[in-house]
Amino acid sequence: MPAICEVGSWGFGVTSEGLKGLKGKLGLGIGAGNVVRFEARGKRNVGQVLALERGGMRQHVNGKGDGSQGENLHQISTVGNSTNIKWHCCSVGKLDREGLLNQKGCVIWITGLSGSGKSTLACALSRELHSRGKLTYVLDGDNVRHGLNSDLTFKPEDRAENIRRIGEVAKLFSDAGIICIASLISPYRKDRAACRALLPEGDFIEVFLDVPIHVCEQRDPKGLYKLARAGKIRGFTGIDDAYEPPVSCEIVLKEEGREATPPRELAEQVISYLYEKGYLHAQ
Ligand SMILES: Nc1ncnc2c1ncn2[C@@H]1O[C@H](COP(=O)(O)OS(=O)(=O)O)[C@@H](OP(=O)(O)O)[C@H]1O
Ligand SMILES: Nc1ncnc2c1ncn2[C@@H]1O[C@H](COP(=O)(O)OP(=O)(O)O)[C@@H](O)[C@H]1O
Repeated sequence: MPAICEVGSWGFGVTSEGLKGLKGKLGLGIGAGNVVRFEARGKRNVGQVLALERGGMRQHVNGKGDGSQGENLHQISTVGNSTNIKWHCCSVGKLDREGLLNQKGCVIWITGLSGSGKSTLACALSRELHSRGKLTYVLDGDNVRHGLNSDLTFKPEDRAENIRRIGEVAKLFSDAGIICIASLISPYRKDRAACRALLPEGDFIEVFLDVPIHVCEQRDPKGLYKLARAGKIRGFTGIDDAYEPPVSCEIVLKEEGREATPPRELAEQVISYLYEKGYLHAQ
C-alpha cells in the first residue's frame, strides 16, 4: 500500500492498486471500481493515508500490528476468546474528534521506579496542558488498580495484564483525540513494547523518569521501600523484582546532581516534544 495521496475537496490519490479520485480528508473515493473510505492526515493538500476501507476491509497504512492483512469489517471473526464478533464502523472518526479539540490524540507513557515522580509529572503535565486548552486524561497505575485492575496482584503475569489493559484503555483515549497520560511502573520492556505496538507510529511517546533507586528510596512517601527492605512486601520493583529501563525511548528525564528538577520544568520538556511533533494542533 502506498502512503501518500493528495487530499482536498476532490482530492486525487493513486495507490499501488490504481485507486484514484480520493475525495475529502475523510470521505468516499472511487478507484479501480472500488468505493474507498479513507482517513488521511497531512498538510493542506497532501496527506498521509492512515487507513483505507474498501470491500469491507480496513487497512491501516501507518499503524502497526494489523496493517498487512487488514481487518475484515463485514465478516464475523474470532479475536482471542471472543467468537462470532464483527467490527462496527462509525462515520465520526478520530480526525473529526481531533478537529473539534484542535489537538492530536496520543499516549504519553511514563515509566519509572516507585517514587521516581511519575504521578507528580503526570499531574503537572495534565495541568500545564489543561491551562493551554488541551484535553488530557491521566491513567495512573495506582488509581486504575483501585477499580478496573483491582483483581490483579504484583506477580509478573498480573503486572503484564495490568499494563496490557491500561495500554488498551489508553489506545481508546487516544482514538478519542485525547492526550492520554499513562503513569505506571510498567517494569518489563516487552509489556511496554506491546502497548506501543497498539498505536500508529509516533503516537506512543515513552517517557523514562530516570531516577536512581537510592533517591526513590530516600523519598519513600508511602513507606513501601522500608517495608520491602524489611521483607514485608515481596516482589517490590527495584528491590526483589526487576525494572528494565528503556533501551531507546522518546524522552529521558534524568535526575542528575543533588537538585531535583521541579515537576513543572519536566512537564515543559514533554510539552516541547508534543509541540515539535505537532500533537498540540489538529490537521
Ligand atoms: N510489589 C510492588 N512493586 C511495586 N509497586 C508496588 C508493589 N506493591 C504495591 N505497589 C504500589 O503499587 C504502585 C505500582 O502500581 P503499577 O500499576 O504502576 O505497577 S506495575 O506497572 O503493574 O508494575 C506503586 O505506586 P508508585 O509508587 O506510584 O509507582 C506502589 O505504591
Ligand atoms: N521532580 C521532583 N522533584 C522532587 N521531588 C519529587 C519530584 N517529583 C516527585 N517528587 C516527590 O517524590 C515522591 C514520589 O513522587 P510520585 O509522583 O508519587 O512518584 P511515583 O508515582 O513514581 O511513585 C513524592 O513525595 C513527590 O512529592
